[in-house]
Amino acid sequence: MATPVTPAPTLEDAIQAALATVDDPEIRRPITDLGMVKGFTVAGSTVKVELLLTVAGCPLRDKLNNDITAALTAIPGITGVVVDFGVMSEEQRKALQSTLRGGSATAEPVIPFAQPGSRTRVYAVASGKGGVGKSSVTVNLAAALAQRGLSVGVLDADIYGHSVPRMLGVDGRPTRVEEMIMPPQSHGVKVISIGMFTAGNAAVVWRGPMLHRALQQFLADVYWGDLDVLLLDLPPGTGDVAISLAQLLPNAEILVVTTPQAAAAEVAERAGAIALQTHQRLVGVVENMSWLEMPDGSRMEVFGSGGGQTVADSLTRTVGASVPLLGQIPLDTRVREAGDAGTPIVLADPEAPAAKALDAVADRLALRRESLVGKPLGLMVNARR
Ligand SMILES: Nc1ncnc2c1ncn2[C@@H]1O[C@H](COP(=O)(O)OP(=O)(O)OP(=O)(O)O)[C@@H](O)[C@H]1O
Repeated sequence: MATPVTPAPTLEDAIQAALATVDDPEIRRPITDLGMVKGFTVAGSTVKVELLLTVAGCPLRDKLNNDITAALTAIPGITGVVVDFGVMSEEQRKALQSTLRGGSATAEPVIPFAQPGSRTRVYAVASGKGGVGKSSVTVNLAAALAQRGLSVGVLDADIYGHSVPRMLGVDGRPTRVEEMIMPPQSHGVKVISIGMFTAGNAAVVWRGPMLHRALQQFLADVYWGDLDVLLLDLPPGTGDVAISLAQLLPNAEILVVTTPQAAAAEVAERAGAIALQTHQRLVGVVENMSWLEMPDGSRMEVFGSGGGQTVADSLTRTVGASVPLLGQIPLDTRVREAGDAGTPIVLADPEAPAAKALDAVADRLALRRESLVGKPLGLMVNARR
């Protein structure tokens, strides 16, 4: 029987393979899978690529041009690349949307994290009152988890102060492909904020059913991709948003942020009551602004002490399951400065004690995830030995 001969790869194959290594910067999937490469021609040592952008005036045009040029000039014999940009037709955009939604043209947007078998861990970061550092904790945990190689998204649902984009250095607006919203990304974290869709401070608008609908859209219409972790920055208190989220994402776990102050007990009660009512798990408590380290190394407990532990103990009693104190974050002006500059302290100044404390909380969350999701795999590997 004759042995089948594998034809030698042609230059066209090499070009196709090189184009497949280029990801769309927003969607983060190969341009060849997304129907963006209309075609290419080769003349001598120059390749001309016809590329279809999802929207006209795509801000990432230059990045695509550079990435395509770099990928193609790595092929021996190719020295010149011309990218000819066009724009997808409505039909092509619809086809792309259906590809992103899993291949069904008629698929209605669903919340991927609420589907059975979803591997995304959802943490809703809550606090009883404003200004305790809920957003700062959220962005630092997000950046620290992304740094550990996890795929991370943050949904800023704080209708009163959407500070997450600023703290993560995101200033772009999300682009749309038909009804899908592409989240901007910074420090490896995908970010969507309710503030990206309102002019000025429109907290009043985001109430009741409208808020519920908006959250549903952010969860279903945003192309999050395969996330390992989704962090939600909730508004302070236990209002409409917490209830809505519990309905939309029943598997979300609540992470409580508090300061060491005595009023913390009240926070615990409220968060506990919500968790009981919605049957959501409480993943733990983070105490922020725990102390200020003095030049002589002593600790000044600006807001008192013990609040985090009190909240954790009280929640443990309320829900009848262990709710640990996951960490204590000291007061440090660098936390604020790093947030104001758009690079969370865990990245900007990883050796600072506050950064180390935040990193340790991220480690506990990351480990927890592996221990839950990774276990069956470990058992299989052992069984084979
Ligand atoms: N450990 C810390 N050390 C120093 N400053 C901090 C610390 N944590 C937070 N801050 C600062 O305190 C202020 C309030 O923090 P942040 O915005 O994170 O709180 P929040 O609970 O999300 O508030 P709100 O719910 O009102 O938006 C910010 O200026 C932030 O930079």
